[in-house]
Amino acid sequence: MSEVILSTNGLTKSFGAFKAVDGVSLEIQTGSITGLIGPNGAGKSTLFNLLTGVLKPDEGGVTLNGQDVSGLSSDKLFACGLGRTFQIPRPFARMSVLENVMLAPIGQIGETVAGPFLKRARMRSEEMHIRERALEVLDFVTLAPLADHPAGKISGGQMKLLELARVLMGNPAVILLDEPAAGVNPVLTETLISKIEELNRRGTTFLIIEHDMDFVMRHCDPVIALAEGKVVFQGTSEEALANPVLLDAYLGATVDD
Ligand SMILES: Nc1ncnc2c1ncn2[C@@H]1O[C@H](COP(=O)(O)OP(=O)(O)OP(=O)(O)O)[C@@H](O)[C@H]1O
Repeated sequence: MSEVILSTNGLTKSFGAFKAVDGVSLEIQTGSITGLIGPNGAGKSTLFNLLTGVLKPDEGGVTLNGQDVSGLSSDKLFACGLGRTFQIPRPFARMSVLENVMLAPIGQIGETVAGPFLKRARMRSEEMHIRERALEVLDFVTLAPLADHPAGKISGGQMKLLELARVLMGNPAVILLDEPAAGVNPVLTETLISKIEELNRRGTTFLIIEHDMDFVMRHCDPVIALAEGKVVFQGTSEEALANPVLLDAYLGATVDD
């Protein structure tokens, strides 16, 4: 029987009088690649922001691995095993690709270390460890040859791979990807997909916002659809394609029989 790794309960967020996310209760199964679809403005990014602590819900909560994580900051959630990428990657443009990966917030030297000498020695060894790990993840996402390039000079697709590398520094159990295929050339999209599938085979759970239905149909199961802040569909990708409620949500009243 499958287990739930991430769930929400009546999650609600308004901007002024407008409910962007409206009573969303959903369950993400451990080991799944779940697709989150819905028309523009449906509330997908807002839901991601609620799941990752960027926004605080007006109502409802989030559970990760059976623990109530409602209201935790993004950094704390990252430490609890929840990583996310953004629709528009925003690396530190003048820093190298490697430095950007090394900056992922994976824990600092605590204040518990006694004395400046010990502290310096420990910081040096920690930096070496972080560097080694960063080179490892860059190798995994195929960006090792660009390690010393300024991050602002790489392509949009390479930036998405860089974001994945940053997320992987935290060894997350769940990764939320916001439109991984948008603006990415087909070759890099295939690279990204193969990395997602390899991580998934090793046990990582994915929740993916994607407008590219071909991507969703081929790689996501199950599929959850939002419209006007509410969950309007949950099921397999085949069921999604055949679902009239979903067609209606996307195309409004203009669908002809
Ligand atoms: N900070 C904000 N202040 C006011 N309104 C917001 C804010 N963030 C989002 N919204 C509104 O909430 C609604 C949902 O936006 P959201 O970005 O979550 O949708 P989405 O499904 O991710 O859309 P898209 O597919 O276009 O990215 C939109 O109408 C948007 O204008």
